[in-house]
Amino acid sequence: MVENVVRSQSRGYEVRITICRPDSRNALNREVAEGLIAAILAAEADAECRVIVLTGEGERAFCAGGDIKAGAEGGPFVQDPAYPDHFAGQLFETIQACRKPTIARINGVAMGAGAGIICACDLAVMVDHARIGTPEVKVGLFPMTIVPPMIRMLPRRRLMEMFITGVPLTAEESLRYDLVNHVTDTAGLDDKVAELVAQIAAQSPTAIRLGKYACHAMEDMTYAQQMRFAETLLPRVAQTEDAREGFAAFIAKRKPEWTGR
Ligand SMILES: CC(C)(COP(=O)([O-])OP(=O)(O)OC[C@H]1O[C@@H](n2cnc3c(N)ncnc32)[C@H](O)[C@@H]1OP(=O)(O)O)[C@@H](O)C(=O)NCCC(=O)NCCSC(=O)C[C@@H](O)C[N+](C)(C)C
Repeated sequence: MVENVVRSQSRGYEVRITICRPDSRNALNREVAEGLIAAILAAEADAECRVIVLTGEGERAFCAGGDIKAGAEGGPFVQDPAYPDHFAGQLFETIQACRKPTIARINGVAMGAGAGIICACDLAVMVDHARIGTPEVKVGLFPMTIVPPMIRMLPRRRLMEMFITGVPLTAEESLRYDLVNHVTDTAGLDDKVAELVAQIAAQSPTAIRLGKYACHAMEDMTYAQQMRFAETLLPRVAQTEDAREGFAAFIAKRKPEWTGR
C-alpha cells in the first residue's frame, strides 16, 4: 500500500481508509488511486472488517478531484500514459464491486473524482459545510468517468446543471437529492458514521454481501430479468449458514451469531 498518501486503519468492525494529501486538498493522482484500490482489496479480504469507510484528511476536503497539477499541460488526463482517464474508472468500479458495504465520510469538499468516489460508495455522511460538485468545465474538461456512477444517483436535469455550470451542490441540496444519507456538523460526523457501522455490523454479513451484489447486478436488467434473477438468488441466500442462524435465533428469541457464511 502507498502509506504516505493513503492510510488504512482498523477500528473494530470498521476499516477506515483516508486520502492523506491535505495540502493538495486530497486530490487524486495515480498513487492515491492505486493506494485506495489496494487498501479496499485488503479490507475486503480482512475477516474482521465488516464496513469500509472512505474519507479525506483534514476538515477542508474529502477529495478535490483529479490532480490538475500532476502532469504537463493539459493535465494528467491526456498527457501521462501512466495515468489514463480509465484509472479513476478502475477505482470507482473497485468500490462498487467491493463485497463489503462502503461509507463515504465526507469531511469536506468533494469535486470531480471525489464526487465519483461518493457515488460509488453504498452510503454517505456529509458535514454541513461541504460541497459536492463537478467543476471540470472550469478547467476545460468534462467529468466523463464521473457520469456512470453519478447518472445512477441524480435526476438528469440536476446532473446536467451541475455538469455544465460547474456549480456544486450544498449539503442541504445533496441530502434533498439523496446523494447523501445524512448531514451533520463536524462534531457529529464520527458519531453518525459509528452509528451506521454498528447498525450494519449487527446484521448478517452474508445477506449484506449477496444483497449488495444483487442490487448492482439488477441495475441494468429489465423488470422481468430482475425478477428471475431475484428468484434464483433467494434460495441461495436462504441456504446460507447465516440465514439458518437468523431463523433459529428468531424462533429461540435470542441474538443471532453470524459466521459470515
Ligand atoms: C477544492 C477547492 C474548492 C478547495 O478550496 P480551498 O480554498 O480549500 O483550497 P485552495 O487554496 O484552492 O487549494 C489548496 C491547495 O490545493 C491545491 N489543489 C486544490 N485542488 C486541486 C486539484 N484538483 N489538483 C491539484 N491540486 C489541487 C491548490 O492548487 C492549492 O495548492 P497551493 O497551496 O500549492 O497553491 C479548490 O481548491 C478547487 O476548486 N480545486 C479544484 C477542483 C477541481 O477543479 N476539481 C476537478 C479536477 S479535474 C477532475 O477531477 C477530472 C475527472 O473528471 C477525471 N478523472 C475522474 C479521471 C480524475
